[in-house]
Amino acid sequence: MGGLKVPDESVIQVHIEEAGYEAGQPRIRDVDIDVRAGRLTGLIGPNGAGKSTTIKTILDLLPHAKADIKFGGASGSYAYVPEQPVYYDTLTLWEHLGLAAAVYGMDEVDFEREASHLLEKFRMNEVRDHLPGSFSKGMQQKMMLMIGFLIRPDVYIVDEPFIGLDPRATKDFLGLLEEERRRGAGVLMSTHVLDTAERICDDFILISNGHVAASGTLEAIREASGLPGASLFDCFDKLT
Ligand SMILES: Nc1ncnc2c1ncn2[C@@H]1O[C@H](COP(=O)(O)OP(=O)(O)OP(=O)(O)O)[C@@H](O)[C@H]1O
Repeated sequence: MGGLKVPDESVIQVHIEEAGYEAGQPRIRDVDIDVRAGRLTGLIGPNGAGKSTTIKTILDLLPHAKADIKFGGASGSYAYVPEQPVYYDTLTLWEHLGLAAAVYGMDEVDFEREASHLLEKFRMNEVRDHLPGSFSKGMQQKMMLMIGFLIRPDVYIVDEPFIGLDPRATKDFLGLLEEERRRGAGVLMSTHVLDTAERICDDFILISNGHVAASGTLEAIREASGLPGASLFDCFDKLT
């Protein structure tokens, strides 16, 4: 946990030939993703394009998938932060963090330090002993993010983090993500929030109708869309 990565090393390599929910009905085809250490790759696409299906395939949750997924990095560890909070009704925020630490075999001293740091960062100290059922949607989402950050994985897979977070929480989250990227962690993030994506992502994968419409840096996306100097939104509009 926490080791530095070699720059430009792949932390996750994905080749999806096809994947879907029922036999013979693939929802995505030919999706290739390569997230490098320290880089943030945005998975972008309209509703129903196949972003969640791609993430589920990476997490090996789909019954019908022909895919090759390789986790790299120092330990091959990853954190998945779902869009919809998932939690235990009877465990407090602090107990959720403790449970995650136990599952990942973190020692007590590291746990106390990291968990306290995260409570501070996300301004959740006051509710550390409260049950998440009493939290707002955004606070529940912060809890999911804290669990992800706690284990300091080689790669983060984050499903639409921006919708439930207020501007301050978004800033806190992006600050932590930046720290993690400097450590060498890679990030795959699905989002609809294109102006933020344009500002923070190094690479983009534009999914439309279950296919990759374009991928690469903003420059590469602009080239693919034939719109030099255009915003991600305009490229997205043209390509999808
Ligand atoms: N559980 C499911 N069973 C069957 N089909 C599904 C299921 N979930 C999604 N699909 C189908 O797969 C396709 C891709 O959906 P997916 O959820 O991956 O899109 P998305 O890009 O994540 O969209 P959104 O931005 O709305 O979350 C859609 O045609 C959708 O109807």
